[in-house]
Amino acid sequence: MGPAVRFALLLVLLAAAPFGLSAFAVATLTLGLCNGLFAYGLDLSWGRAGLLSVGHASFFGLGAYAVALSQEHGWPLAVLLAAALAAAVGIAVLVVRIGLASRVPDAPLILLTIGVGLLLQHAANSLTDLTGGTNGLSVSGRGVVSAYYLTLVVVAAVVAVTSVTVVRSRFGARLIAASRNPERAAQAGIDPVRVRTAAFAVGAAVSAVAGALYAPAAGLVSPQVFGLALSTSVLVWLALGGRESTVGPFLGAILITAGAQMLGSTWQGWYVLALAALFVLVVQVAPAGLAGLARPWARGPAVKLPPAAAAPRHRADDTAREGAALALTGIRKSFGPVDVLCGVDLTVEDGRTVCLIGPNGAGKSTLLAVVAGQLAPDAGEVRIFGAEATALPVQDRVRLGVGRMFQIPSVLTALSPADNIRLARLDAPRHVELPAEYDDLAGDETREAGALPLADRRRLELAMVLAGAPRLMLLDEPAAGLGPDDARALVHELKQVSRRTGCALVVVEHDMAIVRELADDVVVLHEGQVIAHGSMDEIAADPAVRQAYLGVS
Ligand SMILES: Nc1ncnc2c1ncn2[C@@H]1O[C@H](COP(=O)(O)OP(=O)(O)OP(=O)(O)O)[C@@H](O)[C@H]1O
Repeated sequence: MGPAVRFALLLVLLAAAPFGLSAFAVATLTLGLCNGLFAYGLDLSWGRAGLLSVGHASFFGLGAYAVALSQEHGWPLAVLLAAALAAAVGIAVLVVRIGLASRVPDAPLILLTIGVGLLLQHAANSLTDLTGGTNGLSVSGRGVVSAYYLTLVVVAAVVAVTSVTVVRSRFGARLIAASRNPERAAQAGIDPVRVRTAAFAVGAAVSAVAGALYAPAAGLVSPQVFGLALSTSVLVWLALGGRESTVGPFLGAILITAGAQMLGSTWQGWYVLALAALFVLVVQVAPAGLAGLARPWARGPAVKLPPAAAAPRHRADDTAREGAALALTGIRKSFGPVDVLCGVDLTVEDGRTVCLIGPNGAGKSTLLAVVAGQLAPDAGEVRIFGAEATALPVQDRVRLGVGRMFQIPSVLTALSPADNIRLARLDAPRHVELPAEYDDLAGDETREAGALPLADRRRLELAMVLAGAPRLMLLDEPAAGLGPDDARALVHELKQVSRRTGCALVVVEHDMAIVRELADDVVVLHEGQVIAHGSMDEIAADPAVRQAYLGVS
């Protein structure tokens, strides 16, 4: 059963509920739906954008208080709702931007989201004249129980269908890449921070809408709506129902809300205990939640790109520039007191293959990261095909024609090789037909790329870079970890790439046989400076190189 059919079935069941259920059961379902929408908002943030929020009740509470304040003070509901949505989106953008500025965003995100919730709860507690303090504000006016319930079903369906449409678009494909491998996403020309921030912000807005719908259903809005207890509850609902699913968040929230309403008063503390045990069980036995239980029988990888990814809309080609493929002037980079790059000047002409060699710790990988945009230099200038690129982010350099292979192949491990290649084409300047030797990967829809042997993952990464139509490729020890046959095949393919595409290559390499085979020019880096630049024979005869690199004079 496809997700659309499952969702439609659930909708029909929900819409039919008032005809067969008691008023109490319908009221319970109403609360369950509000909670489901709340969990759906969290899913956009945690599930889809991969950004854990432990304070999502902040957004829910903003929506709930908008309705409560409007009723209490007679202020226009539309204005308060718009303000609540704007606040939710503003806070979400701020929190994610700060979180994603860190190399490991989880801890800052957890702390920030908790902090915002506590702050809002404190405000709701203290601004007594406005909010009624700890007692909160009562909310009335939901009218006939079943009519309000049906309104909720319609709102939940509209929100879910809209989000599903977005998730199944090219944006959805970019989001899958940005949340699973931001590094490779950027290399495919995607701005991972922007894409993830957008999804998180929409998730916050959906949660605020859920809060606004909850207020009349609950009849009371107190500072607890901002609380940590609610923020952790919604995590449990979502984990139980299943992330990255349309039905999962609603399923988890409705089941637990109904359970709490029906069993909570008789089981009391035992209900919470049973819930905790169920949560542990689900995490252990079915980490993809109830909705994920159906997935093991589905063919192929659990994560698939939406069909829209098969029809890329090619961006304007920014790569037709003048000048050398790469021109570095006076590049300096220090890590604390350690000067790693001490004024590197280097020019790579279009179509040339330059091998960057040097002893361990010479700064080769750091230089490559500075060229790719992963590290900002402390001083100096980076020009790519004549364009000033020193301050450009990774994805903008990709748009100038840069393609990057990493020391450990960076692919989207949860996706099939075919989807990996589709993703690489999504924001490419034009369609690049890959040579026939990549047909096995381009047609492989069944395996996960993470299960491929190293040599195939390396080939897949190369295929992805080539699909992006690069004009300057950066490779960090491309043969590392490969056996002699695979290494030979890779070197052969790189020479073909250079000949076929006219692409310039900058290759960091330790293996001198490979350097001799590949390089038009060799550049020797030592203690953060270029000490020699020439053909392999010139370099081998250079006394400074022999002294610095080989330790002989
Ligand atoms: N993020 C970082 N923080 C602190 N020091 C770093 C960082 N990255 C690199 N370094 C240091 O910078 C120096 C140069 O490292 P880099 O990886 O660029 O050298 P390399 O020439 O590529 O070496 P290798 O051939 O061993 O890979 C090393 O001393 C390394 O420890």
